[in-house]
Amino acid sequence: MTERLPHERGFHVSWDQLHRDARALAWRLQSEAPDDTGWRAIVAITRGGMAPAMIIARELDIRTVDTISVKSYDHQNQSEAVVIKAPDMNLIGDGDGVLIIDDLVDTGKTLEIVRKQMPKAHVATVYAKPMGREMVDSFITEVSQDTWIFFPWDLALQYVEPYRGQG
Ligand SMILES: O=P(O)(O)OC[C@H]1O[C@H](OP(=O)(O)OP(=O)(O)O)[C@H](O)[C@@H]1O
Ligand code: HPA
Ligand SMILES: [Mg+2]
Repeated sequence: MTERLPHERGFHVSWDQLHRDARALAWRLQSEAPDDTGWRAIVAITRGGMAPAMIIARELDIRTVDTISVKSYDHQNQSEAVVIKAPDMNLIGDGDGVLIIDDLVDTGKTLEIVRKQMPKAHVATVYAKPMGREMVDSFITEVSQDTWIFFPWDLALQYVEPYRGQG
């Protein structure tokens, strides 16, 4: 395989891009709602799911928003996935009529755990990688498995050297 250019090693998502992609997901989810009353609640997977969940909650006028916290990565290294905080099960039940939102699915390990807790929920992510794609009911953009997605909360604007003159 030919070596990739520096800007091809990751998929860098700006706030603007994330806003547009989360809105596109909301538009899709609106047409996938179970009935005319729409989705009854959102469960955001913290922390990455909170930003898209807020945008989707706004677009679809959903006021009941809870969270589930699953930790599976230490920086870019995957470890055993564990639930640190569960949603209010009196509110969410088996997940019927509920949207579960995350920023992305990679291996699908996080969603495997989450789906077990709320088997009837509709799972949506903004981005998806091939290994985990089967775990989501709706997503917007697929990237290759070897692409690391950098989200705007992990980035900063900074100067870069022009290509000409670099090693
Ligand atoms: O499909 P998987 O291989 O399980 O990976 C996807 C999950 O990994 C990241 O979260 P992370 O656990 O790093 O926590 P964070 O959202 O707090 O950054 C990402 O936000 C997804 O939730
Ligand atoms: O590609 C990724 N980007 C950010 N967080 C992640 N967690 C799993 N995969 C990724
Ligand atoms: Mg996450």
